[in-house]
Amino acid sequence: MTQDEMKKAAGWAALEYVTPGTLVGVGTGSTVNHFIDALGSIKDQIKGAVSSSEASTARLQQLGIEVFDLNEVGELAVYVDGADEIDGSMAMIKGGGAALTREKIVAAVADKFVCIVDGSKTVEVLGAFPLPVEVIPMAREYVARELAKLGGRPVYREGVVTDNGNQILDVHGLKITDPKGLETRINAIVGVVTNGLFAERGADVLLIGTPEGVVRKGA
Ligand SMILES: O=C(CO)[C@H](O)[C@H](O)COP(=O)(O)O
Repeated sequence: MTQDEMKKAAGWAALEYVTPGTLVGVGTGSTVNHFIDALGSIKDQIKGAVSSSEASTARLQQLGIEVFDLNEVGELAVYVDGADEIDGSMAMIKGGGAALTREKIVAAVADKFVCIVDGSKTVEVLGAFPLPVEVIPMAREYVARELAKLGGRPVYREGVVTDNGNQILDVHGLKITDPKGLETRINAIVGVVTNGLFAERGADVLLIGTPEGVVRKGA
């Protein structure tokens, strides 16, 4: 079974968490693209979606799913998104696709976060995947120096501009023993918009695509 087939299995399994007649929060990435395709198969049964990126919005709209502005809707029952890493406490590193800020916003509004991954994304300790940090462009080098003081090695993701017009630093080599503490600490650096640690608001449900089928954790 290929990695993409495992992503597809997890993406389609997430349909189970979609309640007919509701709005669905939709993340970003190659795993979520499978979920969007699955949503397309039941598009007449849902009200629409709230999207976390221009890329997901375009894919949703291509399939005829209406995309709503988050400011025009109330709470969302469910948010479905992938992750770059997820640990046993359901804390994640996200932002490999540079959509971390909007992802964190839509996730914050949702009652339930359903994380969909292939088996390569589950880890004991977060941090082998470089931690993405979205920064205001004029603050990039200042933020990089502050991140280095925390023990990381920030690398500017050249050529990438986020949907919010900002830049990304990928922080290598961090020892993430306290995900919630580090999430708060990095967010306190002036010029940081968001960092890719989703620990304060982790996942509620984890669907892992494996060669043996989809493994579920949480409820
Ligand atoms: O956080 C993300 C985008 O900002 C993605 O969820 C994460 O990068 C996983 O992507 P993929 O499903 O393509 O492996």
